[in-house]
Amino acid sequence: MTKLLQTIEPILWRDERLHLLDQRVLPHKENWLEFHDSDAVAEAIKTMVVRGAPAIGVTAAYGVVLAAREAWFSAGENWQEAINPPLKRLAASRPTAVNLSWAIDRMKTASASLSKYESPEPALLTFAQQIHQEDVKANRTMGQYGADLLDNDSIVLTHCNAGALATAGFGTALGVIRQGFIDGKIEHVYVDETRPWLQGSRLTAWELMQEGIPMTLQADVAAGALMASGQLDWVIVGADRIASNGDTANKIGTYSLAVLAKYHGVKLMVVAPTTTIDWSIDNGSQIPIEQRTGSEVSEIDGRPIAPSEVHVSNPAFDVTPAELIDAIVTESGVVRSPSKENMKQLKSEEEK
Ligand SMILES: CSC[C@H]1O[C@H](OP(=O)(O)O)[C@H](O)[C@@H]1O
Repeated sequence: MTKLLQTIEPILWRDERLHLLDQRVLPHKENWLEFHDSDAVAEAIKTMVVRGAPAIGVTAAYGVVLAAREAWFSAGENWQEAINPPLKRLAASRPTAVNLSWAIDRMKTASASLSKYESPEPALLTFAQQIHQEDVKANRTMGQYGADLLDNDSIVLTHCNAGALATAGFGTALGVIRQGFIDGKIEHVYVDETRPWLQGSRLTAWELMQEGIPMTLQADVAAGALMASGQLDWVIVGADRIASNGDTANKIGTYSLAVLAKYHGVKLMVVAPTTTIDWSIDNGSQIPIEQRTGSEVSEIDGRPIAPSEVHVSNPAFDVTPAELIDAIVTESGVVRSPSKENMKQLKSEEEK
């Protein structure tokens, strides 16, 4: 009997305000935070209360709704000018995930079509809820497309958290793993802890254990030996920004996994909605890589583990060249051996 998998929804709009599940304190605390203003939402994205490219985009869309409420209250019929500074602050909250700017741009376009003589909030809330629902729908579609690529009894590795917590629900890479499990194709999942922020040990392990999906947590540095053992079939990951040639930015450590996978004959699947594709850039060298505070590396739970004053490098993402990727799975279809040419099949009419 296939177990009906429940899924977590980390973003809720209720009682005219935004509610976010605080991912900084999972898995040992399930704490929801309420947001009444757009600057607090920008800070929540920056401090990773909410994280994951699609989740950041959906959250920003609701941040625009709150910014519109503030602009109408403070500027009345001049709300379309007054809304711009808070939107800039929202857009600046994190640089790599293109879903953030995509969602804000889509909400700005919607704003431009609204009357300046009435509150934009109701109409913009409808647009934000549409973006929210579209994300979950896309994840379920991708989940099936990706699961269809798996053989029976697949053993897979995932890095970071590309689950329900990184989206509006169901997940991207974990959506494929969830659907693969429903379809009886997943024998076992290995989960990288994903230092330094530990999305794997704190978030992915929590999601998979909640749903009884068989998994083993490991240190990031164990991935090479696991691949050398010959038992791994796929590495399945999410993405934060994909260039038009298929080069993919994802959590730091993904590039290392890609090189190891190529050497050991393990296939690499990137799972991301088309809102993660940045058609404006030719290749991965143009993707901005977020540099986060050194204390995320030199401390654990605020306790120093390295010598004080140590110099730290803490890039949050790296770029995997398209030639190391076997398949990019989106809600618009699957691109095998991605390249500039075959990525074009994913372009929508307006992007052509
Ligand atoms: C489904 S996108 C998830 C993506 O986002 C993560 O980064 P962060 O936790 O810093 O927002 C990581 O790159 C995941 O693959």
